[in-house]
Amino acid sequence: MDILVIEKSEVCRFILDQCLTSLGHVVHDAGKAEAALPFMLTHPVDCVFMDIDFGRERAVEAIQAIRMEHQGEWLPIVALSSGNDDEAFAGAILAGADALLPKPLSRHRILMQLLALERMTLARQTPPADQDLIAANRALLELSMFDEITGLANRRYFEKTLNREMKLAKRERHPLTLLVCEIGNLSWPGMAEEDEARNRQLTAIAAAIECIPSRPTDFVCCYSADLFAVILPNTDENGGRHIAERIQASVEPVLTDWPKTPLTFRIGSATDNSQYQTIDVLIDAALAALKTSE
Ligand SMILES: Nc1nc2c(ncn2[C@@H]2O[C@H](COP(=O)(O)OP(=O)(O)OP(=O)(O)O)[C@@H](O)[C@H]2O)c(=O)[nH]1
Repeated sequence: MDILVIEKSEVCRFILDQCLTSLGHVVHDAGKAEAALPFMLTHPVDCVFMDIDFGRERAVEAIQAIRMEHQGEWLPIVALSSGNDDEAFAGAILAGADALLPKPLSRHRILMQLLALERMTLARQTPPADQDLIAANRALLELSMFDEITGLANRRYFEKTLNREMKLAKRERHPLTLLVCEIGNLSWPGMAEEDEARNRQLTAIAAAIECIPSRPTDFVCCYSADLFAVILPNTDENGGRHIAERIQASVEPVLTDWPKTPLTFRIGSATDNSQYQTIDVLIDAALAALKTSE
């Protein structure tokens, strides 16, 4: 899809740009809200993401003007706002938006919101016979990026993200911290991979980890069956330790309800101050720290 993004914050624009282009969409930037409609007259787009916090009245006017001009057409508009309560949601929908993405923006939510919009857009455009194929392709794409059990990004998506963040950190001369979190005693011989209790436990631990890092560029993923990884861009060793301690405290209460040997949870950390050349050496350093952690 061709997607128009109107967003003042550079960080939010950067995240949107990454997420949208990673799914093969083309992102356009018209600058200000009032420039959206004139831009769309010369560059037709399939979807609009609009920041409604900055210059709220102008943003609402711009959405209304787009709705007037494209009356009766299918043109999804996603509002972006730091408000995430009922009032903010109602404000966005009444202004003419179809959905609200709260800030700080979560990559996961952006991708999921986009998949939903895309599904609706395709359903309106495509003859039924092709829709099965498209749905199958989308399902494959979702499977290729997210872990089926926890819904977190999977290892493939993690490696791509870490690669990009490491390059960015080197260019910007920022530290980057990687945490690897290991759950011990989660499986035992003969236990089925798809065991329901195990999956519930994993999902609860994933949620307890995910709720801690709160910067929009932080990234939590499922690295393997019993390992999670957390990428913390622009975070030094002390900051990484601070987050690791908070994750440990958040996960501890979730570990208690387990029928066999008590679960353990350990975190290893490595900080790249441009001394690591590839993601593999950084990951190895974090795994080595995990081995020596208590
Ligand atoms: N990547 C990342 N680092 C964090 C986060 N929260 C805290 N930190 C790190 O931990 C350090 C100390 O945390 P705090 O005492 O909570 O400081 P803070 O300045 O309120 O943290 P921020 O608001 O995230 O900058 C910060 O300087 C950061 O390096 C977070 O959500 N993500």
